[in-house]
Amino acid sequence: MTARYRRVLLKASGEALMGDQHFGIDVSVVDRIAADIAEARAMGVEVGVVIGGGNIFRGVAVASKGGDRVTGDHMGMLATVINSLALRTSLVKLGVDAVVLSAIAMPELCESFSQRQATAYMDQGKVVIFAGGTGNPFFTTDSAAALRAAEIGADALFKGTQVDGVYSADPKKEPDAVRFEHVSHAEVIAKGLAIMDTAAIALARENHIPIIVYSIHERGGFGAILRGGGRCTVVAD
Ligand SMILES: Nc1ncnc2c1ncn2[C@@H]1O[C@H](COP(=O)(O)OP(=O)(O)OP(=O)(O)O)[C@@H](O)[C@H]1O
Ligand SMILES: O=c1ccn([C@@H]2O[C@H](COP(=O)(O)O)[C@@H](O)[C@H]2O)c(=O)[nH]1
Repeated sequence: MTARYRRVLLKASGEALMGDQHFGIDVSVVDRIAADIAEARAMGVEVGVVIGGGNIFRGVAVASKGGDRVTGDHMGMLATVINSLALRTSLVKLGVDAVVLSAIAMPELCESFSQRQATAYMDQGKVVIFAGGTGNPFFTTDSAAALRAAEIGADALFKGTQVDGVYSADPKKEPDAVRFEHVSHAEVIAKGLAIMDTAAIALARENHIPIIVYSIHERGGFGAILRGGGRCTVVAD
């Protein structure tokens, strides 16, 4: 079956990697996300991945306790490298060719990011995992995902998160919030729908990249959407 998209960027929730724990990585969750990516590869879809770091560290947590924000953000970016290495391990276990490219040079652990190398690897069918966020403090992995999606010429940015779409308000706080099937980038920004940070939405909008928000907890959810079904919200103008 032909997939709806040829090349996609998946932003996978860092927090989701905790599973039922309060911190860190549940390998069974990483294995399941890897299986979903393997399914997409089997369909012929080229996949780039950005993983968050919220299961380990966020810079804002340091700043809220009076600590140094920039150092906190450096720690958060390192957390995304840890998660990226875990995902690569799970993909390789499944026989999927995968490589980690980091925005922060750490040659003993993985290759450094360059747009040219990333697109070359994707053309070869490798899953490219973009670690280290944008490499800059005061950003998030959502912004990194929108940036990498633009750089690799992705047809869509998938946000695999804790909820199954964009709602009229945070569904974890407002049980009566209504889910959208479709909403424009402009509406998400104008209504302050906090599914992603504004910088990420704006970057995707400028580059005409649709954002597909779905639950990363739904086994096979990624593949179902790629086949044209599934449960999600499409953010597109
Ligand atoms: N209007 C909204 N519609 C849907 N979710 C919303 C909305 N407003 C806030 N949220 C919340 O945003 C969360 C997603 O935020 P966030 O990107 O920080 O988490 P994540 O995907 O787990 O990423 P990470 O852990 O990698 O930072 C959802 O779990 C949801 O509770
Ligand atoms: O470009 C970036 C990306 C991330 N950070 C820091 O990492 C953590 C974890 O990322 P999440 O998107 O929150 O999962 C983030 O809170 C920042 O502290 C960054 O500085 N720059």
